[in-house]
Amino acid sequence: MAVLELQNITKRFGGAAAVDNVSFEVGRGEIVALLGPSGCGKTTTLRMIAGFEWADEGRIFIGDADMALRQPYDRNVGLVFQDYALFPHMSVAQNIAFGMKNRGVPRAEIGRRIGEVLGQVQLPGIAERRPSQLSGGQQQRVALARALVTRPDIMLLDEPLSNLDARLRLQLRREIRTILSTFDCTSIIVTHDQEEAMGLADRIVLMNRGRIEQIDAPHDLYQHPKTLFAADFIGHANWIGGTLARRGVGAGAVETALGSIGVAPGAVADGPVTLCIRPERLALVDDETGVDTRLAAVVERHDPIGADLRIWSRLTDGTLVQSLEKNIGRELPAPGSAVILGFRVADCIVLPGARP
Ligand SMILES: Nc1ncnc2c1ncn2[C@@H]1O[C@H](COP(=O)(O)OP(=O)(O)OP(=O)(O)O)[C@@H](O)[C@H]1O
Repeated sequence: MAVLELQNITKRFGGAAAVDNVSFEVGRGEIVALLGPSGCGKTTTLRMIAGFEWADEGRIFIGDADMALRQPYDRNVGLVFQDYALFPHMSVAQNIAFGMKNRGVPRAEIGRRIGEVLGQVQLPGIAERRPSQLSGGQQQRVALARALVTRPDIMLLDEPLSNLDARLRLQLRREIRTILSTFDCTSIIVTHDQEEAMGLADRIVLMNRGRIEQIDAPHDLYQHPKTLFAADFIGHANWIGGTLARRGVGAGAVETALGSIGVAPGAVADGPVTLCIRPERLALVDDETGVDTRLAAVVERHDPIGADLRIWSRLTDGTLVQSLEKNIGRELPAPGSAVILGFRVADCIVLPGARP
C-alpha cells in the first residue's frame, strides 16, 4: 500500500500554476527524488506534503488519511532542510529531544533514543556539543537524526546536500541512503542535481514547469527517456533530427540529413522525431564491428576524463557528436582523421518532436 499519495495536485501563485496536476504514489520504505530545474515546482510540492502550503486542487493522502484539514504539526512527517535548521543555542541532545518532547515521548525513552540514533548516524559522543562546534556534514547528520528519532511516516528532505562541498556531498549521499534504508524510512528528497537523484533514489519524479515529465527508476529514466526534456536533463546525449515513417506496426526508419536510419518498434507516432544516442553507445567502428548504423565523421578533439576518453567528431551534416572510448592505452585517431561512428538499433532512442 502507498504511504503517500498525491492525486491531481495543482498550486497557483497569482495566475501561474507552480504545480500543475501532479499525481504520484510512494510505497513503504521507498526513497523517491523530486528532480528538475530551478522553478519546476519541486519545493512547492514538498511544502504541500508537509502542510506549509495548501493545494488549490487535488488531494494528498498519508496512509489512509486525507491531509486536507491537517496542520503541519498534525502530520507525522520528518523534515530536513538544506541549511540544517538546528537550534544554535541548544546542544545536539537538546536538538534531538525537541521533536520527541513535543510528541510527548517519556523522558527516559528520550534519553535512550538520543543515544541510539546518534550511533545510527555514526556520531556517538557528541551529544553535548553545540551545532557551531560541528562540521556541515555532522550538522546535517544531526538534523537527520532529529527528524528520524520521532519515527515519522515520511521523511521530507529539501536539497539536504546543497550546502556541502563536492567530496562530502558524495560521502553523505551514501550515508543518507544507508541511514534511510536502516530505518526503512519512506522518503522524498528534493534535488536539482541529477547525480544526487540517481545515487539516492529508488525512483525519480522528473518535473518540468510544474508538471511531471516522467516517473521511473534512475536506470530506466536514463535508458528509456520518454521525452526530449527527460533525455536532455539526465546524462549526455547525441541528437539527430528527422521524420519517422513506420512500416506497419513493426520497425521503421527515420529520414535524416545523414540518410535513412532504421529504428526499433515503439510507441512514437510518425512525424518529426529526434534520435538520442548516449555517448557510450556511439563508437568508432571498422568493417567488422556489428552495428546497424554507420555514420561518416571527422574527429575534432579528445577530452581525457579518467577511465574514459570523450571523442568529439563532426558528422557530414555539421552535427557535433560525442563518443566514449575506454582509456586502455589504445591509439585513437588524431584530430582531423576521417572515421566511421556506429551504433545499434537497440541503442537508438526515438523521441517525439524536433529539438528547438
Ligand atoms: N510563495 C510564492 N509566491 C509566489 N510564487 C512562488 C512562491 N513559491 C514559489 N513560487 C513560484 O513557483 C514556481 C515553483 O517554485 P518552487 O520553489 O516550487 O520550484 P523548485 O523547483 O523548488 O525550484 P528551486 O530548485 O529553485 O528551489 C516558481 O516559479 C516560483 O517562483
